[in-house]
Amino acid sequence: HSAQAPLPPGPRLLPFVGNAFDIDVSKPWLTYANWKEKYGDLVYSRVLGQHFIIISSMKVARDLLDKRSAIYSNRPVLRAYEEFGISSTTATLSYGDTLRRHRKLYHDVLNAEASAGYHDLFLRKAHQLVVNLLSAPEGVEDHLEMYAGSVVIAASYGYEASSEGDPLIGCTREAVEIVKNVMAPERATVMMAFPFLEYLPSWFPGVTYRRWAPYCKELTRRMMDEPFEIAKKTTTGAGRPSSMVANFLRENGDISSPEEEFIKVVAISASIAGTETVRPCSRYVRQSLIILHPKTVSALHTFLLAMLLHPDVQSRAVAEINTVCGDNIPNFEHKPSLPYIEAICREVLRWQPVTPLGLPHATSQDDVYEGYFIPKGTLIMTALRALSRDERLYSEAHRFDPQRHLTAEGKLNDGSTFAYGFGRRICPGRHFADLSLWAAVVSILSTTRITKAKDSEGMDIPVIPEYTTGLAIHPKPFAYAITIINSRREEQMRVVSGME
Ligand code: HEM
Repeated sequence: HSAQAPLPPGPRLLPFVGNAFDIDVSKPWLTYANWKEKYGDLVYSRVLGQHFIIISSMKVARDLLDKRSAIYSNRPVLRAYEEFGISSTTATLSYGDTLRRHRKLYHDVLNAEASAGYHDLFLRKAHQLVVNLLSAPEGVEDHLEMYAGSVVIAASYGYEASSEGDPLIGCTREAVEIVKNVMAPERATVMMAFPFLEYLPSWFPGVTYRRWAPYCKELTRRMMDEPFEIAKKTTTGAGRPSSMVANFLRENGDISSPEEEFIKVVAISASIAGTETVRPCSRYVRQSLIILHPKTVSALHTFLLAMLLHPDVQSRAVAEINTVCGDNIPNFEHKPSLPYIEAICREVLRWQPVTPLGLPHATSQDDVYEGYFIPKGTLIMTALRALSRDERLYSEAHRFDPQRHLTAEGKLNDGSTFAYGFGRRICPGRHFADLSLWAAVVSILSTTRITKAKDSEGMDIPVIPEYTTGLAIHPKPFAYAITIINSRREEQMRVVSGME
């Protein structure tokens, strides 16, 4: 029957190239927003013979990605994944047994209950984060990355990373020096982040990124082997912490090399998907590894930006914390009594979706939806950015307003989120990410105030939110100031985090 059904509406296709020249390569979500206006919530586009569908509403996303997940859970197979040595990481795997095994391992250490086992770790690292921000505010990205990186490394490998001497950190530091000389990062990011570029001919700007592929492949190898070897040593014996690697080794005993390879890939997938692991790595390696991105880091950076722009939100949050916690440092037992803090976390993820177009899905068979034909092998982009600005879901959607997640009684509403994607590919780190976000947010708010920085004349330096581009985006650096608002808590944090 599919032969009779038309393709979904979309922009006019040129012969051969299709819509290759219609797309704003640096910010494709702007092009897609435009198409949504003209053609609706389900748009068809084509680039060099590859079918694309862009989903721009929660309803269509749920109908297809959730309800028909048996068809919509594949990933595109891109030759760049292979060239860069990342075709077997979780986020790039096709749907099938291997992916299911990966996701099972994630589930064991990152599900809601297991994530709760990291409460102490989250808080300890969050307190370190506060201390670091206060002592070197200009190093904000490093501090956020250290925070997000160390909690994920602990969950995957069971050891605590330190900024000195960690193998992930070491190998990526070294890489930076070489890599930054051979490639233009902006282009490479764009190239790798937006799969449609894959289909463009080699004369198209940006293709130079390929030169760098073999080195990247070698680097991924090292990133897989080195932390694993540490984990193997530190996870034997009694009292070893639960981690993805430890659980796997415990269950499988002496493992053969294919098995070892398997767990290495899963563990590194978590580290690179969950954080940017470490800064140097982030800058350059992530630009070629499509999945390497600072999702938690980006969310926390957006949080700081939102606080700077909304002193009223900060004041209300502090008042809530003081009422519930007195002079104590907030901990997870306080969480149910701090709905406004959680509303802030939700609003951060809604206001500036970390992945404006999610990660691309692909169909594994032909389908028909609302009378439209969706061919097998179609690449599905979910315009999370469009969902975040959808007035049908959020009134005054461009405004940062945590209140929208609360009921009239001040309780959290059951609003669903799109930030973690959909269906069988939904982010397996979402519980873990939510909790790590919460710990950092509550620790920062309870102890410090984020304000605009002053210029030499004592005037506020204005801040206009600006974001990078790519698969996952983050705020461009902005001037800010951070001051202590509760020195009792600040002192306790120094003690607790061992940074006295
Ligand atoms: C604020 C933080 C985070 C955000 C906003 C986020 C968001 C996302 C999104 C949108 C996807 C794509 C889902 C889809 O295809 O429909 C994804 C996939 C993924 N995320 Fe996250 N994530 C975050 C943190 C994490 C963390 C902490 C981890 C690991 C510890 C993680 C591991 C992964 C993995 C492995 C995938 C690929 C799953 C698959 O392809 O089946 N993420 N994430």
